[in-house]
Amino acid sequence: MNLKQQSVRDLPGVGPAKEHALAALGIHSIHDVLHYFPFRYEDRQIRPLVEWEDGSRVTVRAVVSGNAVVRWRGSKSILSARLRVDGQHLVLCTWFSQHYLKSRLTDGRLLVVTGRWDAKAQRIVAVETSFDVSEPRSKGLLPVYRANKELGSRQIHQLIGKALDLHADQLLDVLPYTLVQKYRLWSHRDAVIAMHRPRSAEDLRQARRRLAFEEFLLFQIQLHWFRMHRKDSTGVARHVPDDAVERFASLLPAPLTDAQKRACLDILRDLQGDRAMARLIQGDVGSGKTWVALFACYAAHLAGCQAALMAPTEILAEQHAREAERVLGRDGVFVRLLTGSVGSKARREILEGLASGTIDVVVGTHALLTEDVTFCNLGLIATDEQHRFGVSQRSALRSKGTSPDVLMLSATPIPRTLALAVYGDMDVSSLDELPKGRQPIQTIALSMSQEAEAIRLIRRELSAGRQAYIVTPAIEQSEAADFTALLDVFDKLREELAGFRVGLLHGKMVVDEKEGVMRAFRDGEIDALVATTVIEVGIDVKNATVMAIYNAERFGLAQLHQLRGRVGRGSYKSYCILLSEANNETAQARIQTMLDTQDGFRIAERDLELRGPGEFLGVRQSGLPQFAVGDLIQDHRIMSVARDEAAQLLASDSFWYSPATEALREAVQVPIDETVYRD
Ligand SMILES: Nc1ncnc2c1ncn2[C@@H]1O[C@H](COP(=O)(O)OP(=O)(O)OP(=O)(O)O)[C@@H](O)[C@H]1O
Repeated sequence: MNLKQQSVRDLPGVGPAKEHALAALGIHSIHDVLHYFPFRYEDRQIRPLVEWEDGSRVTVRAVVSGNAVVRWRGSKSILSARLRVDGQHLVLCTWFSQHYLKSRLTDGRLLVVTGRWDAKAQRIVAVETSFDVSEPRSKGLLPVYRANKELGSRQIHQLIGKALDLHADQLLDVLPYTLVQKYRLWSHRDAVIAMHRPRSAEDLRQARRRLAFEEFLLFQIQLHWFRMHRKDSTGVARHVPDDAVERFASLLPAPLTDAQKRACLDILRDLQGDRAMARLIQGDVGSGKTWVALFACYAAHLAGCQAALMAPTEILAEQHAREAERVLGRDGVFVRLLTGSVGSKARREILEGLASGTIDVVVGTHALLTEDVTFCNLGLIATDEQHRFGVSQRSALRSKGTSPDVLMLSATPIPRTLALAVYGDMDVSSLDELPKGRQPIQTIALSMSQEAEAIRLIRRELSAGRQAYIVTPAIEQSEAADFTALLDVFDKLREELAGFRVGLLHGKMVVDEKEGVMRAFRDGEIDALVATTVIEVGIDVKNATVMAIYNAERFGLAQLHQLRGRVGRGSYKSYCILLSEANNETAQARIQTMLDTQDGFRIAERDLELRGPGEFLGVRQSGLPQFAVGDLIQDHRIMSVARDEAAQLLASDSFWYSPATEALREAVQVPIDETVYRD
């Protein structure tokens, strides 16, 4: 049995409860366990104070100086003590909700503390404390995993350790040996082990290089296959009337932007041509990709075909379905929504409608992929946020039609310098223009001491009937302080915004709970939403006019831009408030970029400039399409190489039958069908 078929239950110590908790993280098989990579590493090297960077995580060996003091804020305690570091400097150390440590923090006591260094306050906010003086001087690199309430990062690490001990040798290599040799790559097995148990930064670099290459190669083979499929397949010339764009425009409440018009015309030509369409629409936040996708569905409908629009989450599917009904419904197009929450009776009806052809356009989530969904005449598939769907899922949907045309929507602009490496010569339409009538979002940078000003602005907007998002950094398992920070902000805003409905949203809530809160906000039942970055990419609430971001210095540029794009989506004037202790140059440069421009393409370029190769040990900051290991910006050279190799592989006959590429073919799930392999 291969590792993908082996359930997590086969690991020692995994019962139904753990199985459930793992499933919530998307881990089902032993293969998944082994490939659940840390999202960052903590550098637990003990360094002298002079090397500490403001805002970064440090590990120190120190001696307690004087007595520790506990203060209470409501039910929460704040414990502080002075520590002597490197035998000379005195710094302050704070522990949140750990008052029980007080009795151990006696004068002269030796301890090892890991925490966040605040240079201005000369203070460490402790995350982990150990009184074990035999502690090695260096703990090296500690992997940190995305965790949930039931399963912490450390437990995940232990479980992966067990899986590695028992199963690492079953990890197979999908890369042909020639490539491994040519690029001197590590084996898949060694790379996976090193990701979880890095012995050095160099180990990690090699592991990542290998895994990124593999990932990018699979992605590129799929893209190239996509193109070949389009070139070689007979494709159907659709009879879309020439005035389809005008007819579509007449259904809309506002004129199309020139960029939208161009994209629609590209699609029209693709559909009318006799090759199957494979087009990517990439657009800046709020540039109106949805209407372009709706045009594609409409054009398919005019040509007598059904169309499917697939979104990554239920809320986005609902949002698109509403818009589709509102716009296309005006011309009598019959739209239905199919998600996992649709009841069985309604579901049956929808399945019948799709099979018989009475439903023209279906909008949905993964639920569209299940086997019992069949179409009468599926001619077009549009997928939103392509990277959140696996390759095999996309082909599953494609197989439901005969040579269906395919449109992909990407929510994050790829810098021009990277687009070629990533998408090669795929057909791409870019939406680089915002709809008219939008007021520019006013971006305001404030220091934490000016928080009151931010709250005043939020209150003013809420009083005018608008809504606000308030975002704090994502909670990490080991960062009790982050969770405290989120709750502090929540408590504070509830107090300061008395009379308004303040909601809370974070990644540790279960999916249903999260969607419930998001819906309540969308429907105006919540005025101010305090949240971590789990706010949906793509959510469209026109009434929201304030995006306030706490600790903005801890967010990457692409992420800040995405978050800012959640406001200013209607005609109201909107604000983005960046609250920060901009403590190092890069953080300051990022915030300055946000003040300078609202152009996502420029921001992406700037991101590329600002991010040095050393960034890997920090939090992943890109909002670009995410791969498990590879990073589009940092690893763009690997992507270029992978693109060329993929093209060569697919061009050679032997790819399709050689035993050396069998594992690779299986991994990509490239179906060997005659339409592809003809010449
Ligand atoms: N040409 C237009 N004129 C006026 N409003 C438009 C136009 N095109 C789209 N809109 C509106 O702009 C808002 C944003 O559009 P949409 O949700 O498609 O953005 P998007 O490109 O998907 O951006 P994001 O990735 O940020 O979600 C929607 O409310 C939509 O109705």
